[in-house]
Amino acid sequence: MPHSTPLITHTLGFPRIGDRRALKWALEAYWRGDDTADRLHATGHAIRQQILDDHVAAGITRPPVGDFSFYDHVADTALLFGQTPRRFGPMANTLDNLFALGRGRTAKGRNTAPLAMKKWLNSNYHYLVPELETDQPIMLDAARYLDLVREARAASSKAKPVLLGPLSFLWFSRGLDESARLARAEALADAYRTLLAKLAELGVTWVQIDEPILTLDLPLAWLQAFEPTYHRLRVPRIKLLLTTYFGDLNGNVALAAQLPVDGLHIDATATADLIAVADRLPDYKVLSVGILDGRSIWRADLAALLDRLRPLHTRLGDRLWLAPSCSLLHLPLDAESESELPDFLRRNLSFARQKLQELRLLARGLTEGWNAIALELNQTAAARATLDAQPGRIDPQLRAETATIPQHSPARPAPFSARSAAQQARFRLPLLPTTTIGSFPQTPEIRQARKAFKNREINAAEYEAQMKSEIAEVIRAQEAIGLDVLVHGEAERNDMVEYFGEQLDGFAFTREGWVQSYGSRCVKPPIIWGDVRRSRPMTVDWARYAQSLTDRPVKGMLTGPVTILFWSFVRDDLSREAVCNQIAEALRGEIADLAAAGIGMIQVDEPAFREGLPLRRKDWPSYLTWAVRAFRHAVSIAPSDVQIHTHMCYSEFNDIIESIAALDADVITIETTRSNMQLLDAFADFDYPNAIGPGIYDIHAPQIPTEAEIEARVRLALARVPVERLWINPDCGLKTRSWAEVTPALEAMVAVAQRLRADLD
Ligand SMILES: Nc1nc2c(c(=O)[nH]1)N[C@@H](CNc1ccc(C(=O)N[C@@H](CCC(=O)N[C@@H](CCC(=O)N[C@@H](CCC(=O)O)C(=O)O)C(=O)O)C(=O)O)cc1)CN2
Ligand code: MET
Ligand SMILES: [Zn+2]
Repeated sequence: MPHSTPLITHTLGFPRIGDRRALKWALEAYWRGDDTADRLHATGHAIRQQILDDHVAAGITRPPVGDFSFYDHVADTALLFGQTPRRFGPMANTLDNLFALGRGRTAKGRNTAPLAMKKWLNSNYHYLVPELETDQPIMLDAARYLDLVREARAASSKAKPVLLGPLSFLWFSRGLDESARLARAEALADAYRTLLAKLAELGVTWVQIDEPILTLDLPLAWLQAFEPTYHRLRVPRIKLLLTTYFGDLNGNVALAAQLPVDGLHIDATATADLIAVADRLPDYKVLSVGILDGRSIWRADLAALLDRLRPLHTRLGDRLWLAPSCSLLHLPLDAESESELPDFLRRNLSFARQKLQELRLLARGLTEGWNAIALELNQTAAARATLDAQPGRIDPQLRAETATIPQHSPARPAPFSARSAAQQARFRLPLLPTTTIGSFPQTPEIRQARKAFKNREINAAEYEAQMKSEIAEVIRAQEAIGLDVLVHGEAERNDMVEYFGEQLDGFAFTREGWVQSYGSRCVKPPIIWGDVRRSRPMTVDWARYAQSLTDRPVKGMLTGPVTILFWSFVRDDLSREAVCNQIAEALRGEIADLAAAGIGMIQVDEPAFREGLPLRRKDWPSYLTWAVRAFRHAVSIAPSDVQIHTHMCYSEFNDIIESIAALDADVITIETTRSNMQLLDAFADFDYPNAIGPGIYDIHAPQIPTEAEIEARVRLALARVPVERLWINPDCGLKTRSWAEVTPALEAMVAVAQRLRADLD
């Protein structure tokens, strides 16, 4: 018999950029000085109020509070506990200091290096990496956090504070080595306890504490730290819900189940046997089951999920809570905004707001029985059937063509040494060739033109003419700066992934499907719903045009198969490997066309290669095998005298250097500045065989690098890479910068290269 008490539903976190990216516009206006702090606060308040309203309207029991941030919640946590590096000066927990950490200013407004950005586990969200220092007292500075909690609970007394857990915070920090970070757990836990006591004073009962590291392969010492750390967090009247996500607990189930907390949240999308977890859980604890995939844009198969939940509900009764698997931060806000999408797609989408509805339906289905939600179950099934029947969903010919990819080991026509000789004969590059990563500033004029084109205020010919004049300007500027290998600047691209999606069959685009990437920056991942096919060349005309303007080589610029895959929302009825192979096949055709058009250098960007790496080591070999194969499938069509470049950023290479080498790109450019070139050690220690362009200045900060800084970094690189295989370039593309920053920075870079070249001759 169905139980009659309503089940508790909640979310771990919610998108915070607001409808139509309200937060982005407010932040950027504030940073420019066009708006006051009061206006920014008003925008933040309105967004948070809307989040609460959405939860309440959907009947979600416990909305989250404290997951909101004006920039990044990890940096907020660092400020909350006074864990900021000394170079910023003494930093109270204020909004301006949060921005200072992200944007590289001291508390007094001088320039300094910002905190590094890193991918949050295997997502495309970048957090600011806290930097810990020795002898740094932990100082709780909780006013800003408590204000949020007060505000939320005034509107909804069930609002549940969210905190990043102390051990995950320490794990994701840097500055101190692993054991020194762990040594801080005790003191940090004491500060958390003080904070929890303050929450208790506000009448809070349940607090969500995120420890996603429990889904990783953790060193034993860290696992052993959980029990004592969580003992220190016990506070009268406060109940802790410990959350884990982005994977299953695996060997850590027993540990997590026995911790001195009051509830455990698990990622049901990654956990095969939910009952086994329930079996381990003491009787007094709540099990929050992350049943909806918090990173999927697809409507769930509610009937199947109910089947999974029913035995758990029988076992646990109202100790069962329902939630999405993870914070909904990684999803766009509202599928209802997408009125321009075809019906067969729109009806199958579930963004953050729709997830709330689905959650509520599941809770009702469990407590009131199948019939109570029969209508919605039938609608879901019918919508899915329409999608599955859609022409383009399955292209039998393409399936046949790509089916054999896994059986091949594609390789370039000759080994690196022979290719390198053929390429040097063709291009005659100097020592330490200089280049950039692809994009030049996406100026307001470029974006306005694209907007006008999309809104049909200008026609295709006008748009194309304007983009061509941008390209001509970028070529001229690079020649004036004296770069050796040029790029066309990517003016015509809204985004390096969305742009390719727009050219390929099987993709669809949202109008407002924005997801926060870092700070005020957002991405709009395209949707892969059908088989991916290239029906016409995508970049050849632009590349040919750019090359026609100069005698220096201009790199053709493509986004690689792995990155297009991971930065899109992918269909859920086909393996990622199979989708990746389809994209690789499309890119292979494009590379053949570019080579035939006389483009001598082609860069295939794979910044998401590392991000795609599974969280658990046991899953690495399979991923690396198909990811490397897909890249090689795409590029192996290039003749020996076509130089293949690739580019990666936000990546640690130590663990995967063999696979990076297996990509066999002629040149790889990587982001290295924020690690002070330490990322290069992986390449040096491995004797990486091909050419490398370590980034010698950080493009994410507005500061212009000096020649001395650049030279120091090049010298660090020269100590690690043989000079004949070393390139000189920035860390990443320049699209977020202004020309006033880019020109002097590149001039300094070229000056250093020329001086060192003269020294070496
Ligand atoms: N998909 C993806 N993931 C990635 C990266 C990436 O480049 N792409 N890079 C790393 C993260 N870095 C990033 C760097 C920059 C931006 C970025 O600049 N995003 C832009 C949006 C880019 C875009 O899609 N632009 C469109 C739409 C621009 C727009 O907002 N138009 C306005 C009008 C123009 C304006 O006023 O700016 C409007 O529609 O109202 C275009 O150029 O056409 C932003 O947040 O502002 C995002 C991520 C890792 N992950
Ligand atoms: C996030 S990697 C960016 C690579 C791209 N070619 C650019 O320069 O913008
Ligand atoms: Zn990059």
